[in-house]
Amino acid sequence: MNDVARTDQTTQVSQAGTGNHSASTTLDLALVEARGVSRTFQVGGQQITALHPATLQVRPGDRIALLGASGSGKSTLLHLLGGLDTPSSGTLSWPALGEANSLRPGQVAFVFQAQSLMPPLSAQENVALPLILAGQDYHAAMAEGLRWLERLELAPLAAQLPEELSGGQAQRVAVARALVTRPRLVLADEPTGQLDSVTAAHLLDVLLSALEPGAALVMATHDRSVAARLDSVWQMADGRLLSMSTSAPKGQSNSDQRGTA
Ligand SMILES: Nc1ncnc2c1ncn2[C@@H]1O[C@H](COP(=O)(O)OP(=O)(O)OP(=O)(O)O)[C@@H](O)[C@H]1O
Repeated sequence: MNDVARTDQTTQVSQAGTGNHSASTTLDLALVEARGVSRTFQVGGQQITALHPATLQVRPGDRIALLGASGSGKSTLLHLLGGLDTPSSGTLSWPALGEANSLRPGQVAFVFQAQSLMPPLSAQENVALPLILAGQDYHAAMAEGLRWLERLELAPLAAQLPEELSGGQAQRVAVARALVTRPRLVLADEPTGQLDSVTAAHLLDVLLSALEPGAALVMATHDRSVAARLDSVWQMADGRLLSMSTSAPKGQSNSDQRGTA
């Protein structure tokens, strides 16, 4: 793992990307770029720094694990990268996707830790929902929802309500719902956090195999064995992005450590 030089309060991490993309194509534009981005919260007159200034890029094809203990700032960073929150300082941009306020619905998707499905809706309706909200015809959206459930080996559960699913099944439905719009940036916040190790490994298999090759995944986890399944590991502690390691995409033999301040 490369240590990344730090200047004052600023942690800089440059991610060169691990996907197969040519520097001369628009595919090479970063999906999200953070420059000196920080986040502080005021709690009862006290200022909490959830994220110290960080500089980074996420590129098409990246498979990045944000690895850190509880409270290290992983969720804060994911929310910023997805445009769910605004930084206290620094700038965020989405060069390949458009500006924050015009991100096309469906280009950025989240998978949360647990219990994120809509309770009154069936598994199929939950998966179809992002398409329906984006204005797609109901029947076409439901058909696409069923295709994703089939792809994730969940078709027999299409009519089940979330409360009738196991934790692992519910998380696979959440993955299908995140991927149904074919997002280019998938942000997953401890998606395996409440699953046993076998179910967690299966969920990760499903997520990695269902991602479009050019899509990027940034996944928060406190579990080193989960992080090791991804191509890059960015280590976080106490609100700081400390270091990164990048290897060749899994399944390839070349190893390439990248990291510059
Ligand atoms: N909305 C908020 N208001 C106040 N403090 C917050 C808020 N969100 C996060 N924090 C604080 O910022 C720090 C980082 O929190 P964050 O949730 O990003 O960590 P995390 O690594 O994702 O932790 P976990 O794995 O437990 O979810 C923590 O000290 C947390 O209490």
